[in-house]
Amino acid sequence: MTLEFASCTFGYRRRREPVLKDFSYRLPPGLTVLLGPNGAGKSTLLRLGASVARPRSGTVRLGDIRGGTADFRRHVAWMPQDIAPMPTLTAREYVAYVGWLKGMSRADAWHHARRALARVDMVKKASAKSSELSGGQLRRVGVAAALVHEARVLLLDEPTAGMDPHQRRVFRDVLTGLSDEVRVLLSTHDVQDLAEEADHVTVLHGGRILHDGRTETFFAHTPAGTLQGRAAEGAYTALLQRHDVA
Ligand SMILES: Nc1ncnc2c1ncn2[C@@H]1O[C@H](COP(=O)(O)OP(=O)(O)OP(=O)(O)O)[C@@H](O)[C@H]1O
Repeated sequence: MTLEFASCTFGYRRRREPVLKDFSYRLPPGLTVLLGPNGAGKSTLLRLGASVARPRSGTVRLGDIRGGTADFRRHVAWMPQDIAPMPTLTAREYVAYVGWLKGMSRADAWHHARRALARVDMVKKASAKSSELSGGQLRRVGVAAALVHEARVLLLDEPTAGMDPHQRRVFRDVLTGLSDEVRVLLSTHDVQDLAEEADHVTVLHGGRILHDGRTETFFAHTPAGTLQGRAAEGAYTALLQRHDVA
């Protein structure tokens, strides 16, 4: 059962050119990294995928479950770019609160919150106030909140933005562990950092898919002579240049 967009058209204002036009996409298993220049439509795609925004035409579904329904929202979790702390709540309370909002009982939400924090390696910080966490820790709590209700699909909007290299490393490990159980679609500008960890790479530009395939096929675009450690950036730039974008 996967997240599927079928012929979706979406724009922010009715009379403006749509950001996504007749857009179809199927999220593959594992970790998919979503790349694309500023304004490509990555956040818009994730918002549609999470049913935070609804397409003007076309459908978003998770198997038989229609987008926009409570059932859909229970199974698809989304973490926006600008995750905000809830100052009075601890990390565990924050995660449990989200579980409760998603329809869990208080007892279940509290119990599952601990498990979700363990999955992102944040049990030690469970009692820390969410406003006292670093940006990277807060994002891991955000992922725990996304996982608390046992979602099948996780949509993460630039989760590593602003993280230091150590936090990024920890976060990458968390993600690769998770993607055996849930399908993850993650947008990022950290091409070099994340592409190597991915099972799949999708590149978006102007609301269109420029590349969509397994990570090996993405790396096949790396130009000969690219510096070691720069393969992903090389492949990404080559793809954009081929489509006259770079
Ligand atoms: N709330 C909004 N109202 C009007 N236009 C918007 C809104 N949000 C995004 N857009 C426009 O939609 C297009 C796609 O934006 P989107 O945020 O999806 O791109 P992105 O690929 O996530 O970009 P970035 O990498 O900069 O985050 C852009 O042209 C943007 O200006």
